[in-house]
This record gives sequence, C-alpha cells and structure tokens, in this order.
Amino acid sequence: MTRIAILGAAGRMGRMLAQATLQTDGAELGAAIVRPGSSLIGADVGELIGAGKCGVAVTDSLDKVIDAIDVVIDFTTPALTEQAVALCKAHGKAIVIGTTGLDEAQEKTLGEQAKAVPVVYAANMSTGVNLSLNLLATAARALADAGYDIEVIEAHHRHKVDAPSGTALMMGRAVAEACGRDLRTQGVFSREGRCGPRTDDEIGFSVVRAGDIVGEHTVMFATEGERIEITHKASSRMTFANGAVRAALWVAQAQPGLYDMQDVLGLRD
Ligand SMILES: NC(=O)C1=CN([C@@H]2O[C@H](COP(=O)(O)OP(=O)(O)OC[C@H]3O[C@@H](n4cnc5c(N)ncnc54)[C@H](OP(=O)(O)O)[C@@H]3O)[C@@H](O)[C@H]2O)C=CC1
Ligand SMILES: O=C(O)C1=N[C@H](C(=O)O)C[C@H](O)C1
Repeated sequence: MTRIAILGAAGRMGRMLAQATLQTDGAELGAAIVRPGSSLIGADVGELIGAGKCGVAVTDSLDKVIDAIDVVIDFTTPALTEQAVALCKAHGKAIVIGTTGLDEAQEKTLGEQAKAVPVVYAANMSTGVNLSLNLLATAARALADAGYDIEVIEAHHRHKVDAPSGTALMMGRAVAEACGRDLRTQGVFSREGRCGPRTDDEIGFSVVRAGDIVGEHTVMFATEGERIEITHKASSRMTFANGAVRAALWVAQAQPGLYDMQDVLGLRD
C-alpha cells in the first residue's frame, strides 16, 4: 500500500484527490491537510467529500504526519509547494506536484531539490493532454517552417488565479522546442491596441476565464487556406485526480529525480 497525504484537501482538486485515493487499489489515504485555523480540522475526510466515514481526520500540518506517509500530492499554491518540497526533502519522501504558476526561480529550486527526492511535476495530469504533447511536437516539426502560424488558446473557470494556464505553457514549450523556437523571446502573451501584424515565428497565447469551465486547450496551426487545431477538453477534475494518484503510486517506487507525466505514462519519445 502507498500511503498518500493530500495537501490542500479542501480545495477543488484536493477533494477529488481524496476521492481518487480512496477509490484506487494500492493507494491508502494517509492524511489530508488543510489551512491552519480551518473549521474542517478534525472532520472525517470521507464524510467531507460525501464518500462516507473513512477513519482519516483532516489535519492542519504536513509536518505532524509526514513520517507516517509515503507520498505527498500537492495541488495548492506555489508558496505552499515550496514549503512542501523542502519538508519532503528533509524527510526523504516523494512528492507529486500539480500546482501551476511556479516562477522560474521556484522551478530552478525544485530541480535542485529533486536531486535528493523523487518528484513528479506536471501542469496537467490527464492522459489526453500528455498524449497531445507528442501530437503537437509532430505537427510543429512538420508545419512551423511551412508557413503555419502557431497560437495557443485556453479556457478555464472563473476562480483560476494564474494565466496562461500551466498546460498552455507546457504545450507552448513542446511546440517551441520541436521547431527550435524560444518561448521566452517568441511567446506573445498579450495583444492590445495597434500592436501590428503578427511575426512569422511568434507563438501567441489567448486566455478565457468564465463560469465553471474545467479546462480546455487548443493549439492552432493556421496558414492561408487551412488550419489544423489540436484540442483537449477536460469535463471532470477526476481525470486530473486519477492521473495524480497514478503518479503517486509510480513515484513511490522511483529513484530521486525530477519526472513528469510523460515518464509516468511511458509516453516519452
Ligand atoms: N496539474 C494538474 O493536472 C492540475 C493542476 N491544477 C492546479 O492545482 C492548483 C489548485 O487548484 P484548485 O484545486 O482549483 O484550487 P483551490 O483554490 O480550490 O485549492 C487550493 C487549496 O490549497 C489550499 N491552501 C493554500 N495555501 C494553503 C496553506 N498555506 N495551508 C494549507 N492549505 C492551503 C487552499 O486552502 P484555502 O481555501 O483555505 O485557501 C485550497 O483549499 C492550481 O495551481 C491549479 O492550476 C488544477 C487542476 C489540474
Ligand atoms: O486551475 C485549473 O483548474 C487547472 N489548472 C491546470 C493548468 O493551469 O494548466 C490544469 C487544468 O487545465 C486545470
């Protein structure tokens, strides 16, 4: 059994992760952590998510439970992710990180810390998105030099705090890498006013925030006379939660290192 601690257990993803853990063979819900001061502390996690009593009480500190679990799953905020990885490193525990919006410095630190503990870090845990990264690289290699403009369009629910989404950035990087471009200099993240015509090599990003959209991503390859669109639409957060629990079972057996869902799913070319 792999004992899993869910960080941010009261969040949109946290609740799904608790449910996915309870439903997965080989996974055991070891702990569910919420913010100190939360009224949920002490509640039974199963009752909290409507799954019936499971005998695990909500707690407010990863520190207190970390020696009793094998893997942490973190879908929270970059600040809490930083703290969680440091704690996992100190206690030799693996971690699965789904949190998005980490900055370059935070990602660099994560890379250093992952030399000591196994880490799966992925902006999207769904099989479909991770497979589409390979399709995107194939399309970009074939089309980028043939005069096709590349644009990434994403849509999410009204509560999302980071933009563009981690998945949009991951897709943009996959495309840029496949056609020898640099997202830092050739990514265009806003257009407003008289900004002029697009350049051939830019990769544009457009963002929608509305209602309860779970997560939708399209990469468009457009030229005179035709366009190809590769689209992924998530209709339930359970797809991300199941991917994260699968990653937790995988990373519990892994050597220290920084991995992503391509590794977990065996999709790396
Ligand atoms: N990789 C993937 O497949 C996916 C990634 N995500 C990413 O996961 C992250 C979370 O998304 P979502 O669940 O929608 O967001 P929510 O805001 O619903 O959940 C985040 C949770 O983290 C908790 N939290 C924040 N700070 C602390 C703290 N210091 N101590 C304890 N708990 C804390 C929040 O508690 P409180 O409410 O009290 O602030 C909240 O419950 C985002 O970065 C999102 O982009 C989302 C879906 C899929
Ligand atoms: O915040 C979300 O909800 C999601 N965030 C991830 C991202 O930023 O790409 C993944 C998914 O699309 C849902």
